[in-house]
Amino acid sequence: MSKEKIKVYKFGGASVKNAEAFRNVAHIVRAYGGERQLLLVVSAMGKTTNALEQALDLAYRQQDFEAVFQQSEAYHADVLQELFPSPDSAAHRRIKQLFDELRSALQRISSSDNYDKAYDQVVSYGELISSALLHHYLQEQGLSNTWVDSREYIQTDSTWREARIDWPGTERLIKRDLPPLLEQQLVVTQGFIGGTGENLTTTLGREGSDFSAAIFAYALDAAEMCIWKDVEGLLNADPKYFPDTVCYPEISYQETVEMAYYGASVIHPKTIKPLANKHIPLYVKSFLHPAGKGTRIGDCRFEKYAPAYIIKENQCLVSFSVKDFTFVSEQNLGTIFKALSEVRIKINLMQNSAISFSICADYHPERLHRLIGTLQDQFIIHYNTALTLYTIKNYDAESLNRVIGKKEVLLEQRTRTTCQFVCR
Ligand SMILES: Nc1ncnc2c1ncn2[C@@H]1O[C@H](COP(=O)(O)OP(=O)(O)O)[C@@H](O)[C@H]1O
Ligand SMILES: N[C@@H](CC(=O)OP(=O)(O)O)C(=O)O
Repeated sequence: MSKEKIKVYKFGGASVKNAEAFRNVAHIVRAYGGERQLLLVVSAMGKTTNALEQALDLAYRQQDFEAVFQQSEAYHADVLQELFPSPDSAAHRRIKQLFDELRSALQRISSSDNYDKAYDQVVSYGELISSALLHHYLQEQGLSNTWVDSREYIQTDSTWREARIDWPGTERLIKRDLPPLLEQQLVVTQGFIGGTGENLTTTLGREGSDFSAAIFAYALDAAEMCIWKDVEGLLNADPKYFPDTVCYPEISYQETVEMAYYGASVIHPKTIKPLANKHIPLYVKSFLHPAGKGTRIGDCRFEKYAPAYIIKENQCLVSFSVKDFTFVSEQNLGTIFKALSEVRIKINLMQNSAISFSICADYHPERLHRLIGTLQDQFIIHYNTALTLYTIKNYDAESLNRVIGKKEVLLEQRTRTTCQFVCR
Protein backbone atom coordinates (compact mmCIF):
# COMPACT_ATOMS: atom_id res chain seq x y z
CA MET A 1 0.00 0.00 0.00
CA SER A 2 1.31 3.49 -0.77
CA LYS A 3 2.62 5.80 1.96
CA GLU A 4 0.21 8.43 0.62
CA LYS A 5 -2.44 6.58 2.53
CA ILE A 6 -0.94 7.29 5.94
CA LYS A 7 -2.74 9.58 8.33
CA VAL A 8 -1.45 10.92 11.66
CA TYR A 9 -3.82 11.76 14.51
CA LYS A 10 -2.61 13.63 17.57
CA PHE A 11 -4.62 13.43 20.79
CA GLY A 12 -3.65 16.02 23.43
CA GLY A 13 -4.03 15.90 27.20
CA ALA A 14 -7.62 17.18 27.16
CA SER A 15 -8.72 14.42 24.78
CA VAL A 16 -7.51 11.66 27.15
CA LYS A 17 -8.26 13.26 30.49
CA ASN A 18 -10.69 10.58 31.78
CA ALA A 19 -12.25 7.23 30.93
CA GLU A 20 -15.03 8.84 28.90
CA ALA A 21 -12.40 10.67 26.84
CA PHE A 22 -10.61 7.36 26.07
CA ARG A 23 -13.93 5.90 24.89
CA ASN A 24 -14.35 8.93 22.66
CA VAL A 25 -10.86 8.43 21.18
CA ALA A 26 -11.78 4.83 20.30
CA HIS A 27 -14.98 6.14 18.69
CA ILE A 28 -13.06 8.71 16.61
CA VAL A 29 -10.50 6.13 15.50
CA ARG A 30 -13.24 3.71 14.49
CA ALA A 31 -15.51 6.26 12.82
CA TYR A 32 -13.01 8.54 11.08
CA GLY A 33 -9.65 6.79 10.88
CA GLY A 34 -10.77 3.64 9.15
CA GLU A 35 -9.96 3.97 5.48
CA ARG A 36 -6.28 4.84 5.95
CA GLN A 37 -3.25 3.54 7.76
CA LEU A 38 -3.27 5.43 11.02
CA LEU A 39 -0.58 6.55 13.47
CA LEU A 40 -1.82 7.85 16.83
CA VAL A 41 0.36 10.24 18.79
CA VAL A 42 -0.80 10.84 22.35
CA SER A 43 0.09 13.33 25.10
CA ALA A 44 0.05 12.80 28.85
CA MET A 45 -3.42 12.61 30.39
CA GLY A 46 -5.00 15.91 31.49
CA LYS A 47 -2.55 17.96 33.56
CA THR A 48 -0.16 15.07 34.27
CA THR A 49 2.90 16.91 32.94
CA ASN A 50 2.34 19.70 35.48
CA ALA A 51 2.02 17.12 38.29
CA LEU A 52 5.24 15.38 37.22
CA GLU A 53 7.05 18.73 37.10
CA GLN A 54 5.90 19.33 40.67
CA ALA A 55 7.08 15.88 41.83
CA LEU A 56 10.43 16.46 40.14
CA ASP A 57 10.88 19.87 41.83
CA LEU A 58 10.27 18.30 45.23
CA ALA A 59 12.59 15.36 44.55
CA TYR A 60 15.29 17.71 43.30
CA ARG A 61 15.07 19.75 46.51
CA GLN A 62 15.22 16.45 48.45
CA GLN A 63 11.68 17.04 49.74
CA ASP A 64 8.85 14.53 50.01
CA PHE A 65 7.24 13.97 46.60
CA GLU A 66 5.03 11.05 47.70
CA ALA A 67 1.77 13.02 48.07
CA VAL A 68 2.05 14.51 44.56
CA PHE A 69 3.15 11.15 43.14
CA GLN A 70 0.29 9.28 44.79
CA GLN A 71 -2.27 11.80 43.60
CA SER A 72 -1.14 11.30 40.01
CA GLU A 73 -1.04 7.53 40.45
CA ALA A 74 -4.58 7.55 41.92
CA TYR A 75 -5.85 9.69 39.03
CA HIS A 76 -4.49 7.17 36.52
CA ALA A 77 -5.71 4.23 38.63
CA ASP A 78 -9.29 5.58 38.55
CA VAL A 79 -9.26 5.80 34.76
CA LEU A 80 -7.65 2.37 34.52
CA GLN A 81 -10.21 0.86 36.86
CA GLU A 82 -13.08 2.28 34.84
CA LEU A 83 -11.68 1.07 31.52
CA PHE A 84 -10.39 -2.29 32.78
CA PRO A 85 -12.51 -3.50 35.72
CA SER A 86 -10.42 -6.68 36.11
CA PRO A 87 -7.37 -5.82 38.27
CA ASP A 88 -5.17 -8.52 36.76
CA SER A 89 -5.33 -7.31 33.18
CA ALA A 90 -2.17 -6.61 31.17
CA ALA A 91 -3.02 -2.89 31.29
CA HIS A 92 -2.96 -2.85 35.12
CA ARG A 93 0.38 -4.69 35.18
CA ARG A 94 1.97 -2.34 32.62
CA ILE A 95 0.78 0.87 34.31
CA LYS A 96 1.95 -0.40 37.70
CA GLN A 97 5.36 -1.19 36.21
CA LEU A 98 5.63 2.32 34.73
CA PHE A 99 4.67 3.99 38.02
CA ASP A 100 7.23 1.80 39.85
CA GLU A 101 9.91 2.92 37.39
CA LEU A 102 8.82 6.54 37.80
CA ARG A 103 9.04 6.34 41.60
CA SER A 104 12.56 4.85 41.35
CA ALA A 105 13.59 7.60 38.94
CA LEU A 106 12.36 10.22 41.42
CA GLN A 107 14.09 8.48 44.33
CA ARG A 108 17.42 8.46 42.48
CA ILE A 109 17.43 12.23 41.91
CA SER A 110 19.99 14.19 43.88
CA SER A 111 20.37 17.95 44.08
CA SER A 112 23.73 17.71 42.30
CA ASP A 113 22.12 16.21 39.16
CA ASN A 114 21.65 18.24 36.01
CA TYR A 115 18.07 19.44 36.59
CA ASP A 116 17.06 19.63 32.93
CA LYS A 117 18.39 16.16 32.23
CA ALA A 118 16.55 14.75 35.26
CA TYR A 119 13.43 16.58 34.05
CA ASP A 120 13.39 14.66 30.78
CA GLN A 121 13.95 11.29 32.47
CA VAL A 122 10.99 11.90 34.84
CA VAL A 123 8.43 14.04 33.01
CA SER A 124 8.44 11.74 29.95
CA TYR A 125 6.57 9.11 32.00
CA GLY A 126 3.32 11.03 31.45
CA GLU A 127 3.33 10.08 27.77
CA LEU A 128 4.70 6.57 28.36
CA ILE A 129 1.78 5.90 30.71
CA SER A 130 -0.99 7.48 28.60
CA SER A 131 0.17 5.70 25.44
CA ALA A 132 0.32 2.34 27.25
CA LEU A 133 -3.24 2.91 28.46
CA LEU A 134 -4.44 3.86 24.99
CA HIS A 135 -2.69 0.84 23.46
CA HIS A 136 -4.38 -1.59 25.85
CA TYR A 137 -7.75 0.10 25.66
CA LEU A 138 -7.90 0.12 21.84
CA GLN A 139 -6.71 -3.48 21.85
CA GLU A 140 -9.51 -4.42 24.21
CA GLN A 141 -11.97 -2.60 21.94
CA GLY A 142 -10.90 -4.76 19.00
CA LEU A 143 -8.78 -2.00 17.45
CA SER A 144 -5.54 -3.96 17.04
CA ASN A 145 -2.50 -1.78 17.42
CA THR A 146 1.23 -1.80 18.05
CA TRP A 147 2.72 0.35 20.82
CA VAL A 148 5.85 2.06 19.53
CA ASP A 149 8.44 3.79 21.72
CA SER A 150 8.98 7.19 20.07
CA ARG A 151 12.36 7.51 21.84
CA GLU A 152 13.65 4.89 19.41
CA TYR A 153 12.51 6.95 16.42
CA ILE A 154 12.63 10.66 17.23
CA GLN A 155 16.40 11.03 17.46
CA THR A 156 17.64 14.17 19.17
CA ASP A 157 20.72 15.84 20.59
CA SER A 158 20.97 16.25 24.36
CA THR A 159 19.59 19.76 24.68
CA TRP A 160 17.48 18.69 27.63
CA ARG A 161 13.88 19.98 27.72
CA GLU A 162 14.15 21.43 24.23
CA ALA A 163 15.92 18.76 22.26
CA ARG A 164 16.88 19.41 18.65
CA ILE A 165 15.87 16.83 16.09
CA ASP A 166 18.35 14.80 14.08
CA TRP A 167 16.15 14.94 10.98
CA PRO A 168 18.03 12.54 8.69
CA GLY A 169 18.43 9.91 11.45
CA THR A 170 14.81 10.26 12.55
CA GLU A 171 13.45 10.06 9.02
CA ARG A 172 15.56 7.00 8.21
CA LEU A 173 14.40 5.05 11.28
CA ILE A 174 10.73 5.96 10.86
CA LYS A 175 10.78 5.15 7.15
CA ARG A 176 12.52 1.84 7.82
CA ASP A 177 10.14 0.49 10.45
CA LEU A 178 6.78 2.20 10.56
CA PRO A 179 5.26 1.78 7.07
CA PRO A 180 5.32 -2.04 7.30
CA LEU A 181 3.82 -1.87 10.80
CA LEU A 182 1.12 0.56 9.64
CA GLU A 183 0.19 -1.79 6.83
CA GLN A 184 -0.64 -4.39 9.47
CA GLN A 185 -2.49 -2.34 12.06
CA LEU A 186 -2.80 0.93 13.97
CA VAL A 187 0.31 2.30 15.63
CA VAL A 188 0.19 4.12 19.00
CA THR A 189 3.11 6.27 20.11
CA GLN A 190 3.97 9.17 22.42
CA GLY A 191 4.14 12.87 21.71
CA PHE A 192 6.66 15.19 23.40
CA ILE A 193 9.51 12.71 23.86
CA GLY A 194 12.56 11.60 21.92
CA GLY A 195 15.85 9.83 22.57
CA THR A 196 19.57 10.49 22.22
CA GLY A 197 22.20 8.24 20.64
CA GLU A 198 23.06 7.13 24.21
CA ASN A 199 19.46 5.95 24.75
CA LEU A 200 18.60 8.75 27.13
CA THR A 201 15.15 10.31 27.05
CA THR A 202 14.70 13.88 25.88
CA THR A 203 11.66 16.15 25.62
CA LEU A 204 10.86 18.58 22.83
CA GLY A 205 9.51 21.52 24.86
CA ARG A 206 6.20 21.95 26.68
CA GLU A 207 3.20 21.28 24.49
CA GLY A 208 5.54 19.60 22.00
CA SER A 209 3.28 16.69 21.07
CA ASP A 210 1.86 18.55 18.07
CA PHE A 211 5.46 18.85 16.87
CA SER A 212 6.08 15.11 17.44
CA ALA A 213 3.07 14.27 15.31
CA ALA A 214 4.36 16.58 12.56
CA ILE A 215 7.78 14.89 12.68
CA PHE A 216 6.14 11.48 12.17
CA ALA A 217 3.89 12.88 9.41
CA TYR A 218 6.93 14.39 7.66
CA ALA A 219 9.01 11.22 7.83
CA LEU A 220 6.09 9.08 6.68
CA ASP A 221 5.09 11.45 3.85
CA ALA A 222 1.64 11.26 5.36
CA ALA A 223 -1.42 12.26 3.36
CA GLU A 224 -2.69 14.37 6.26
CA MET A 225 -2.39 15.07 9.95
CA CYS A 226 -5.15 15.96 12.38
CA ILE A 227 -4.87 17.41 15.88
CA TRP A 228 -7.97 16.75 17.98
CA LYS A 229 -8.76 19.64 20.33
CA ASP A 230 -11.52 20.87 22.63
CA VAL A 231 -12.33 23.71 20.17
CA GLU A 232 -14.09 23.61 16.78
CA GLY A 233 -10.90 24.39 14.89
CA LEU A 234 -8.40 27.21 14.63
CA LEU A 235 -10.26 30.28 15.88
CA ASN A 236 -9.41 33.95 15.53
CA ALA A 237 -8.89 34.15 19.31
CA ASP A 238 -8.69 31.96 22.38
CA PRO A 239 -12.32 31.39 23.49
CA LYS A 240 -11.09 31.43 27.09
CA TYR A 241 -10.57 35.21 26.67
CA PHE A 242 -12.99 36.16 23.86
CA PRO A 243 -16.65 35.08 23.88
CA ASP A 244 -17.37 35.67 20.17
CA THR A 245 -14.71 33.88 18.15
CA VAL A 246 -14.88 32.79 14.53
CA CYS A 247 -13.44 29.53 13.19
CA TYR A 248 -11.28 29.68 10.03
CA PRO A 249 -12.53 26.96 7.65
CA GLU A 250 -9.24 27.16 5.76
CA ILE A 251 -6.03 29.04 6.47
CA SER A 252 -2.47 29.12 5.13
CA TYR A 253 0.59 27.59 6.75
CA GLN A 254 2.14 31.05 6.90
CA GLU A 255 -0.76 32.68 8.71
CA THR A 256 -0.88 29.77 11.16
CA VAL A 257 2.83 29.72 11.88
CA GLU A 258 2.67 33.43 12.65
CA MET A 259 -0.28 32.96 15.01
CA ALA A 260 1.50 30.10 16.77
CA TYR A 261 4.73 32.11 16.97
CA TYR A 262 2.91 35.06 18.55
CA GLY A 263 1.47 32.70 21.16
CA ALA A 264 -1.79 31.10 19.95
CA SER A 265 -1.39 28.10 22.23
CA VAL A 266 -3.65 25.83 20.19
CA ILE A 267 -0.70 24.73 17.99
CA HIS A 268 2.94 24.34 18.95
CA PRO A 269 4.91 26.80 16.76
CA LYS A 270 7.33 24.14 15.46
CA THR A 271 4.50 22.02 14.06
CA ILE A 272 3.97 23.84 10.79
CA LYS A 273 7.40 23.80 9.13
CA PRO A 274 7.76 20.02 8.61
CA LEU A 275 4.20 19.82 7.29
CA ALA A 276 4.53 22.82 4.97
CA ASN A 277 7.83 21.49 3.58
CA LYS A 278 6.02 18.40 2.37
CA HIS A 279 2.66 20.07 1.65
CA ILE A 280 0.88 17.86 4.18
CA PRO A 281 -2.45 19.40 5.18
CA LEU A 282 -3.08 19.86 8.89
CA TYR A 283 -6.63 19.61 10.22
CA VAL A 284 -7.63 21.04 13.59
CA LYS A 285 -10.81 19.32 14.71
CA SER A 286 -12.94 19.04 17.79
CA PHE A 287 -12.89 15.75 19.65
CA LEU A 288 -16.20 16.87 21.16
CA HIS A 289 -17.86 17.26 17.72
CA PRO A 290 -15.72 15.07 15.47
CA ALA A 291 -18.17 15.31 12.56
CA GLY A 292 -17.57 19.08 12.37
CA LYS A 293 -15.48 20.46 9.50
CA GLY A 294 -12.80 22.03 11.70
CA THR A 295 -9.98 23.97 10.06
CA ARG A 296 -7.81 22.90 7.14
CA ILE A 297 -4.32 24.41 7.20
CA GLY A 298 -2.46 24.15 3.93
CA ASP A 299 -1.09 25.79 0.81
CA CYS A 300 -3.80 28.39 0.37
CA ARG A 301 -3.82 32.12 0.19
CA PHE A 302 -6.51 34.63 1.10
CA GLU A 303 -6.41 38.37 0.83
CA LYS A 304 -8.33 39.15 3.98
CA TYR A 305 -8.57 37.16 7.20
CA ALA A 306 -10.67 38.18 10.20
CA PRO A 307 -8.46 39.97 12.76
CA ALA A 308 -6.78 37.43 15.04
CA TYR A 309 -6.18 38.21 18.73
CA ILE A 310 -3.37 36.55 20.63
CA ILE A 311 -2.75 37.05 24.32
CA LYS A 312 0.41 36.08 26.19
CA GLU A 313 0.23 36.58 29.94
CA ASN A 314 2.97 36.62 32.57
CA GLN A 315 5.37 38.66 30.49
CA CYS A 316 8.32 40.75 31.62
CA LEU A 317 9.78 43.78 29.90
CA VAL A 318 13.52 44.13 30.39
CA SER A 319 15.52 47.15 29.30
CA PHE A 320 19.30 47.31 28.98
CA SER A 321 21.02 50.71 28.90
CA VAL A 322 24.65 51.36 28.27
CA LYS A 323 26.27 52.86 31.36
CA ASP A 324 28.33 55.61 29.72
CA PHE A 325 25.60 56.94 27.40
CA THR A 326 27.25 55.55 24.29
CA PHE A 327 24.87 54.15 21.68
CA VAL A 328 23.70 50.56 21.89
CA SER A 329 26.10 48.97 19.39
CA GLU A 330 26.01 45.69 17.49
CA GLN A 331 28.72 44.50 19.85
CA ASN A 332 26.54 45.25 22.90
CA LEU A 333 23.57 43.60 21.25
CA GLY A 334 25.73 40.54 20.55
CA THR A 335 26.62 40.32 24.26
CA ILE A 336 22.95 40.59 25.27
CA PHE A 337 21.76 37.97 22.74
CA LYS A 338 24.48 35.54 23.82
CA ALA A 339 23.48 35.89 27.48
CA LEU A 340 19.78 35.49 26.62
CA SER A 341 20.51 32.32 24.69
CA GLU A 342 22.63 30.92 27.54
CA VAL A 343 19.86 31.36 30.13
CA ARG A 344 17.21 30.24 27.59
CA ILE A 345 15.14 33.40 27.57
CA LYS A 346 13.25 33.68 24.30
CA ILE A 347 12.42 37.11 22.98
CA ASN A 348 8.76 37.70 22.17
CA LEU A 349 9.29 41.32 21.11
CA MET A 350 12.26 43.68 21.01
CA GLN A 351 12.93 47.36 20.39
CA ASN A 352 15.92 49.63 20.59
CA SER A 353 16.51 53.33 21.04
CA ALA A 354 19.81 55.22 21.01
CA ILE A 355 20.94 54.20 24.47
CA SER A 356 18.65 51.36 25.46
CA PHE A 357 17.45 48.02 24.19
CA SER A 358 14.21 46.41 25.45
CA ILE A 359 12.84 42.91 25.23
CA CYS A 360 9.52 41.37 26.18
CA ALA A 361 9.76 37.70 27.19
CA ASP A 362 7.93 35.06 29.21
CA TYR A 363 8.70 35.72 32.88
CA HIS A 364 10.96 33.04 34.42
CA PRO A 365 12.30 34.64 37.64
CA GLU A 366 15.26 32.30 38.00
CA ARG A 367 16.39 32.78 34.36
CA LEU A 368 15.96 36.54 34.60
CA HIS A 369 18.09 36.73 37.74
CA ARG A 370 20.82 34.69 36.08
CA LEU A 371 20.66 37.05 33.08
CA ILE A 372 20.98 40.10 35.31
CA GLY A 373 23.90 38.45 37.13
CA THR A 374 25.71 37.97 33.82
CA LEU A 375 25.10 41.43 32.37
CA GLN A 376 24.86 43.84 35.30
CA ASP A 377 28.50 44.89 35.10
CA GLN A 378 28.05 46.13 31.54
CA PHE A 379 24.47 47.43 31.49
CA ILE A 380 21.93 49.20 33.65
CA ILE A 381 19.02 46.76 33.69
CA HIS A 382 15.41 47.57 34.62
CA TYR A 383 12.47 45.26 34.41
CA ASN A 384 8.68 45.15 34.88
CA THR A 385 6.70 41.96 35.47
CA ALA A 386 3.04 40.86 35.49
CA LEU A 387 2.54 42.25 31.97
CA THR A 388 0.51 40.99 29.03
CA LEU A 389 1.55 40.93 25.40
CA TYR A 390 -1.36 41.51 22.99
CA THR A 391 -0.89 40.74 19.32
CA ILE A 392 -3.50 41.60 16.71
CA LYS A 393 -2.94 40.21 13.24
CA ASN A 394 -4.82 41.77 10.33
CA TYR A 395 -5.84 44.61 12.64
CA ASP A 396 -8.22 47.48 11.99
CA ALA A 397 -9.33 50.45 14.09
CA GLU A 398 -12.15 48.50 15.70
CA SER A 399 -10.01 45.53 16.71
CA LEU A 400 -7.35 47.82 18.19
CA ASN A 401 -9.89 49.67 20.25
CA ARG A 402 -11.50 46.45 21.36
CA VAL A 403 -8.30 45.03 22.80
CA ILE A 404 -6.30 47.99 23.98
CA GLY A 405 -9.06 50.42 25.00
CA LYS A 406 -7.79 52.27 28.06
CA LYS A 407 -4.99 49.88 29.00
CA GLU A 408 -1.61 51.27 29.98
CA VAL A 409 0.74 50.52 27.08
CA LEU A 410 4.44 50.16 27.98
CA LEU A 411 5.67 49.25 24.50
CA GLU A 412 4.06 49.18 21.09
CA GLN A 413 5.08 47.93 17.65
CA ARG A 414 3.21 47.94 14.33
CA THR A 415 3.73 46.60 10.86
CA ARG A 416 1.19 46.87 8.04
CA THR A 417 -0.52 43.68 9.18
CA THR A 418 0.37 43.15 12.84
CA CYS A 419 0.19 45.25 16.00
CA GLN A 420 1.77 44.28 19.29
CA PHE A 421 1.32 45.92 22.69
CA VAL A 422 2.92 45.19 26.03
CA CYS A 423 0.39 46.32 28.65
CA ARG A 424 0.09 46.40 32.39
N1 LIG B 1 -6.59 30.74 18.11
C1 LIG B 1 -7.04 29.74 18.85
N2 LIG B 1 -7.94 28.86 18.34
C2 LIG B 1 -8.40 27.82 19.07
N3 LIG B 1 -8.00 27.57 20.37
C3 LIG B 1 -7.10 28.41 20.93
C4 LIG B 1 -6.58 29.52 20.19
N4 LIG B 1 -5.68 30.15 20.98
C5 LIG B 1 -5.63 29.49 22.14
N5 LIG B 1 -6.49 28.43 22.13
C6 LIG B 1 -6.66 27.48 23.23
O1 LIG B 1 -6.05 26.25 22.88
C7 LIG B 1 -6.73 25.22 23.61
C8 LIG B 1 -6.44 23.88 22.95
O2 LIG B 1 -5.06 23.64 22.95
P1 LIG B 1 -4.37 22.75 24.07
O3 LIG B 1 -5.00 23.00 25.41
O4 LIG B 1 -2.89 22.93 23.94
O5 LIG B 1 -4.78 21.31 23.58
P2 LIG B 1 -4.20 19.91 23.97
O6 LIG B 1 -3.24 20.09 25.14
O7 LIG B 1 -5.39 19.08 24.33
O8 LIG B 1 -3.53 19.43 22.74
C9 LIG B 1 -8.18 25.64 23.54
O9 LIG B 1 -8.92 25.11 24.59
C10 LIG B 1 -8.11 27.16 23.56
O10 LIG B 1 -8.38 27.67 24.86
N1 LIG C 1 2.35 16.64 27.90
C1 LIG C 1 3.20 17.65 27.36
C2 LIG C 1 3.21 17.66 25.85
C3 LIG C 1 1.97 18.14 25.15
O1 LIG C 1 2.01 18.53 24.00
O2 LIG C 1 0.82 18.12 25.82
P1 LIG C 1 -0.60 18.67 25.17
O3 LIG C 1 -0.79 18.01 23.83
O4 LIG C 1 -1.65 18.23 26.17
O5 LIG C 1 -0.48 20.17 25.05
C4 LIG C 1 2.83 19.02 27.95
O6 LIG C 1 1.85 19.11 28.69
O7 LIG C 1 3.55 19.96 27.72
